[in-house]
Amino acid sequence: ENTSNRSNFSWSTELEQNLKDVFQLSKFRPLQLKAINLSMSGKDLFLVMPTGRGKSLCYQLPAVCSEGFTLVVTPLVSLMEDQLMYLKSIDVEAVSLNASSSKEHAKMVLAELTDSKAPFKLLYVTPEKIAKSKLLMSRLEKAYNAGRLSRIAVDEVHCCSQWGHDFRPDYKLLGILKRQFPKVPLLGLTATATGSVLKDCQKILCVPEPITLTASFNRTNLYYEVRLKDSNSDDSVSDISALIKERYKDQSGIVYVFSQKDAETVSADLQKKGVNASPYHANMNPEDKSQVHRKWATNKIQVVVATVAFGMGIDKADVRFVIHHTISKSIENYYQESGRAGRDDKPADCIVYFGFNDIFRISTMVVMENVGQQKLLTMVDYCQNVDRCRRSVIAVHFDEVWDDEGCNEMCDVCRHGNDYITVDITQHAKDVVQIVELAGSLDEKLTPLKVTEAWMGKGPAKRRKMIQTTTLSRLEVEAIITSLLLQGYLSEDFSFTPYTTYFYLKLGGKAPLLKNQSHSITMKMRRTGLDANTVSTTQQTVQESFSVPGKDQRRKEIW
Ligand SMILES: Nc1ncnc2c1ncn2[C@H]1C[C@H](O)[C@@H](COP(=O)(O)OP(=O)(O)OP(=O)(O)O)O1
Ligand SMILES: [Mg+2]
Ligand SMILES: [Zn+2]
Repeated sequence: ENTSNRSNFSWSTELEQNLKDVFQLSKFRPLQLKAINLSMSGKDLFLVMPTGRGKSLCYQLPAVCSEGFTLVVTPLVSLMEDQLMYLKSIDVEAVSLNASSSKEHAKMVLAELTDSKAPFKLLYVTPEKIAKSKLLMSRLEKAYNAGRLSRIAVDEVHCCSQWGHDFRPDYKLLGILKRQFPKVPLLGLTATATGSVLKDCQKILCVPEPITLTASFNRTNLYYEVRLKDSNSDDSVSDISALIKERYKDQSGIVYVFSQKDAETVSADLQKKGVNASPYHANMNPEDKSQVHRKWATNKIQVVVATVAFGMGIDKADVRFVIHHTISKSIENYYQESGRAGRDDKPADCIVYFGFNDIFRISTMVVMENVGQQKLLTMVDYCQNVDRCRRSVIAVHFDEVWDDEGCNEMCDVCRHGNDYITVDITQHAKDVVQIVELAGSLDEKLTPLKVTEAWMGKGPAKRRKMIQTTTLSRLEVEAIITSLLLQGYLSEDFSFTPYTTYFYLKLGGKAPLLKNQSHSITMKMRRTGLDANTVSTTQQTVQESFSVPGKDQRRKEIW
């Protein structure tokens, strides 16, 4: 494996030549040569490389340098079309089979599979073709027996695993490839797979002992920043429009939003403020979608305000900013979405607006997903974090070893140094837990908003007397509640109706520890915009003694 960077293999000269002549690239990017050499020598390989770093070349170039053809499994027809168009432009012959292929086209392609004189080097298929087309499998079998199936590439390989962020059921059936064609090397490619996801993919694909190559996730040209969204007066859209008009004047970018409705409204708001923006979401008709994409790609639209539907296959080199109007549902998603910035290796910004209420909007959305909550909390932790380099949070998430030198002040945490304080929130935690406990004893469930407002002393005087209220600012209150959630003193609770999911806070597994006198909790808070003394000292202590009314009497009235 260590020698796989060599350039004296029997295929090395041809590789070099085709890299320059066919692909018109001057040199390999990190890990490309190694991956290609391993695959050329017949090894099964998982290649984990950040988005936009050039994974496709790792099967396209070997395809051109090998006899027969390479089978490429790709999840989306649009991705397939982009690749076919690109390959056509550099005169590499490729064909495809997907749900929208015509009968004649499919027939022609299937016939060519076993034709030793057929010129194509790559066959692109969607996974359901492998899963459902017996005819395709039997033709592939023939091609295999004739030695024409040179390699199998499974793009976006994380789609195999339910633990990944983009599970697709048809990928589950791809194990058939390695079982039917054991001698053909398989190359799985992904931008975002953790070790456990890859293990799962390995099992599903029936690859006995793949070599895994992981490129660094550190995109050194990207600047990472988190901005707080104030629940009282959310002016994030004004802030975003100011950024776009000043800092990113005439530069291309993406604003990611939570929902289709947000895409429409945020886009309209930006337009009103004079920004050349267009919405993009899954519910638009295909022509409108591709028109927005095209206009943006050719700089006729400056900003696409999009849901995550604007994703795979976006390959614009000069995206200078990716702004998240709402946090992503996991670090993997965030890394992938923000990673569409700066593909040309020039500086670009990745800014996320972090709002308390958004946590719960997303929470209700991911509640049915495997480990959805857990993943969401990793994103919340990324945002709430004030003392660790943002890159290190990402790197740790991808199981990458990290040294802090690698940031070079290209994140807000590193740039602002030690602009945070550590505060003791033990008493705050007790107060919040008491509120949640009290509600529980009354058979009530509290939404995060209710907890916030109760603690801030909004609401009936009756209730205020039963709990310890606070004079902390709303942002501080939200930060503390978030921290209690992250630290496990609070946890999520849901209730379902046929129409909606409701989100509540309940006591977390660690809440009982607060009964222990010596137990203390701290959290780190930004100093900016925050009086260092307020958090640790101001605490309104309610001293009036009051008699607790009978349970039935209290019900409903106080929340
Ligand atoms: N060695 C190279 N030198 C210069 N540019 C390269 C090189 N290899 C690839 N590229 C360019 C081609 C593409 O425009 C761009 C992205 O490549 P691509 O293979 O689509 O990325 P990817 O598959 O890793 O990203 P994604 O995860 O988003 O699919 O990089
Ligand atoms: Mg790709
Ligand atoms: Zn940093």
